[in-house]
Amino acid sequence: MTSHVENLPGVTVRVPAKINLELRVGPPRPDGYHGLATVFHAVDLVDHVTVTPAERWGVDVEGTDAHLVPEDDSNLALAAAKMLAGAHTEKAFPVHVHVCKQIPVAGGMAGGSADAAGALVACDALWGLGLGVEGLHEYAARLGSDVNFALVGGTAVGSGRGENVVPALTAGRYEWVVVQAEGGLSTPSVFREIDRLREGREVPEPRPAPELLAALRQGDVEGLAACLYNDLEEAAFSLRPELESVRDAGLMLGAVGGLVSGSGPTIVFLARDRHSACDLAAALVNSGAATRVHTAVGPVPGAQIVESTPPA
Ligand SMILES: C[C@](O)(CO)[C@H](O)COP(=O)(O)OP(=O)(O)OC[C@H]1O[C@@H](n2ccc(N)nc2=O)[C@H](O)[C@@H]1O
Ligand SMILES: Nc1ncnc2c1ncn2[C@@H]1O[C@H](COP(=O)(O)OP(=O)(O)OP(=O)(O)O)[C@@H](O)[C@H]1O
Repeated sequence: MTSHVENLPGVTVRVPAKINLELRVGPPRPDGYHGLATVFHAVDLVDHVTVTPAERWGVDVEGTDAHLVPEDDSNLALAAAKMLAGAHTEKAFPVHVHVCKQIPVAGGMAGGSADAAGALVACDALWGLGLGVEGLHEYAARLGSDVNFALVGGTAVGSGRGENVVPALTAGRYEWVVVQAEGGLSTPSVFREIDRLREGREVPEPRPAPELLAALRQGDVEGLAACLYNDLEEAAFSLRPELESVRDAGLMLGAVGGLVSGSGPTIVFLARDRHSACDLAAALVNSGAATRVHTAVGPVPGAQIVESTPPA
């Protein structure tokens, strides 16, 4: 490495988890994916991704469930950095990627996708590529179906296999309680299970419900609660039957709405306000229905640079 590069400061990006407020899944496509109509919503459960100039490519992960995340080329943050470098060989140089994880791993909250988006934004800045979010979308789509949304954040309508995202107008902030399950669920296995459960059923092309977007525009918590919907919930409950009683417990304990997040097994509850969210989180733990519980607020922005780390 040249001394010029060695002296560059590292770049840290904060990137949020997502909830699918609505997730409608179409029939399987010839490419193995499913067409989706979804409303993504970014919440303030976040990972931090730092990229630093290095002699060799590498990645390490810290956080509660760090041991569940690979520290090799299969790490989505490192894969994202290498993909971007491959397309910009004249400016890119090796980096070490450090991921500080708060987002549940394999929880249906797009943690790996968030880290990939974080690495794209951080490397774009470190290497001076000047691509910005618009220029990074093509790389995001190649990395995974949820990566594009992690770049934009907020609340957005997703289509295609999830990679086409259009921001949605919303009013107000929404208070969530996030219940983390023990162990994860693999996203492909949940899609396979929904196909199995639907055998013999007519599956329409997915379309978003206008009522949900209207509730978001009006800041109508109860209206939003009534529209929360996830086609993959049935599959997640089929693979992990104990999840249904967690969802039912939260609704009994005062949540205005609740559903499985994406492919699960995380369950999210919508609360009336901040106080109700804290009360619900405590009640879920006290009742024994849940052990790992977070409160979260949305919408929040997508991947954002938060600091430049001076070289050691
Ligand atoms: C469940 C969601 O989180 C909802 O936002 C996403 O659809 C999943 O997004 P993701 O984890 O980024 O998924 P990808 O890495 O793109 O795909 C993993 C696997 O999930 C299945 N998959 C994913 C997205 C999609 N629209 N249809 C699918 O069938 C495919 O088997 C695919 O091979
Ligand atoms: N940076 C990363 N963070 C988390 N998991 C990663 C990462 N890189 C690779 N993985 C692998 O990806 C798998 C899925 O992890 P992830 O946390 O993204 O799941 P998820 O939240 O269910 O994804 P989605 O909601 O997008 O379907 C993990 O089991 C892990 O082995």
